[in-house]
Amino acid sequence: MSSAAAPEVVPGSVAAVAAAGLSASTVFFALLIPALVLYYVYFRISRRHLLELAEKIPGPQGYPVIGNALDFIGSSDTIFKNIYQKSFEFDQVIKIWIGPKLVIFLMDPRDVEIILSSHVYIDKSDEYRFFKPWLGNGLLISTGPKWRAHRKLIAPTFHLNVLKSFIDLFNANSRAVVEKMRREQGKEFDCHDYMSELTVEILLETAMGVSKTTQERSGFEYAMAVMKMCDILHLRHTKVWLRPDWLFNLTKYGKDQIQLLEIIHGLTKRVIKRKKEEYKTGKRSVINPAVATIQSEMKAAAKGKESKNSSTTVVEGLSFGQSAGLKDDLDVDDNDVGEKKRLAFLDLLIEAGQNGVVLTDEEVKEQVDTIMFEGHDTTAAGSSFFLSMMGTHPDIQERVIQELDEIFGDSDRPATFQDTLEMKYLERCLMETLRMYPPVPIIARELKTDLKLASGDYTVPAGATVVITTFKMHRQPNIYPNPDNFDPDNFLPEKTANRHYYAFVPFSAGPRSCVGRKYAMLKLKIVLSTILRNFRIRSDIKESDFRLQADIILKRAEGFKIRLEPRKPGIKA
Ligand code: HEM
Repeated sequence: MSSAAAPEVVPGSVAAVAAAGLSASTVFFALLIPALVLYYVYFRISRRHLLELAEKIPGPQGYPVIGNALDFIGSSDTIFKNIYQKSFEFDQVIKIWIGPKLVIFLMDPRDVEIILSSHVYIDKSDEYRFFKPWLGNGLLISTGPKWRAHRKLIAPTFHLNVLKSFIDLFNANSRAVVEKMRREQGKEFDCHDYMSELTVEILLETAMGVSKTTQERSGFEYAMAVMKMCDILHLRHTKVWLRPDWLFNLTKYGKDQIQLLEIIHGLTKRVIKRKKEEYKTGKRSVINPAVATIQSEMKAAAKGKESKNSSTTVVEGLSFGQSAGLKDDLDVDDNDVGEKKRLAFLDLLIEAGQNGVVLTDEEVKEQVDTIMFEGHDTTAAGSSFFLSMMGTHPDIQERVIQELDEIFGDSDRPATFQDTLEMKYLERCLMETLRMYPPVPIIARELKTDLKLASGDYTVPAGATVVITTFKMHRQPNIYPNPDNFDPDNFLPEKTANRHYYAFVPFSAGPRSCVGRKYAMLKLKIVLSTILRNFRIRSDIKESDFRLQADIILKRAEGFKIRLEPRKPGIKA
């Protein structure tokens, strides 16, 4: 009987290593290290184009593998301060690496124009995916044909004629918040809490068309949940280890997120359910533009002034938050008096969602969540920064108050659309606030094709994330002399006429501009003028001591601390 011959052991093979009596872990590492080296070589070769172009772009020195990730360690306000300070070591284009991710910061209006005016560079960066469990594939995140179709559907629901029909609700809610804030008189308090709750309530009553009595829980709980969600999302943006979903889900933050989303989605679901019930009973908020305009004019006449025919008023871009000369899909046919009947946001969505033909139930929910988030935190921050500016610049505040006294005299009457057009100085203060403290301090896009910049001989490679640094661009001394000085005259017509259109983009611009731009401006003017008709704002903290943090939305880390002094006795709501 012949015995089988023992297999030949090839020198250097795994079998040889095993035969030599080495442990399984030694074998594993003996294989892992060459595999990693091979993967690294492949990774570099496959990204040669990206690496070569990135090499030519200036930026701070990073470490191997992690790049500049260490710059994102520390508290939110420390990170913001450090990164902003570092940016002064470079010029208009700055590169950083967050691990393998190439990020290019842009702050020259010519480069910003290329991105924002384009119909090609519309894809949001990968970081926006952290919003998905919350906002699904709503307008902020979606791209391609879905985004285009939904934008076309939703933009008209923020048409000026729809907004005019909200003026009474803007007024009533502004008066209510003034009454609530009276209890804070004389003491220092955080006005953001009030502005946050107010914006949620206004959104529910206007865009969603849900009356206060149908809201089971207060907007405050929702607003607080949104704030905490933003903290979590910000952590995921800046802490590399929280990026993978599987790891994040195991952490305390992952568990907190589940609870917060229950509160947030709970409210949106209730709102949609209520609206659907109303729809079944035939109740819809159809806005007849002629009626909205007539109402506005009647109010102007009632105050004894001749109406300047607001139906045909050409409202310059600046009154609605963007440089005159820029146009987007919100600027179409503002004067369509007597033509189309328009639906407010949620009415239109419910109609489009009938039988899931145009929108599925899930899509309706995603859009409601998106508008509730985008429409609330941004305006709460904008109004809180405005009040902070009034408190830290008493002389400027006096000029705003003087303008309001000229418009309203001693009357407690609500503001009309025409009044808001006359608040020219307040408007300039608001623009200056949005310049220095843009609530959305950066806008990020993912590049699918190479991008040749206009500001210098640089090409940003496909695969990179470009970040438009609105905050930094708004403080460029070559655009705004003395940029850290709060100066509403930066928005005098002669000053804006000489500036690049894209040098002021608090609401972004172009095809993916903010769909709520006009809504926000109109609402802010009514809320802020109502507050200043009742109080003088004081601040014990100097502007130079503000600690800024950018957890998605720009905020003051110490809270928006102000004090109120009454201007007149309580008004009747
Ligand atoms: C002061 C207030 C506001 C500021 C500063 C602001 C700013 C912005 C900015 C910069 C963007 C672009 C974001 C990006 O591309 O990543 C944006 C998008 C958007 N905003 Fe606003 N926003 C404000 C208020 C509102 C309001 C009140 C609403 C709705 C009622 C709203 C709804 C949206 C939506 C839906 C988008 C996504 C548009 C799209 O991608 O097509 N925003 N906003």
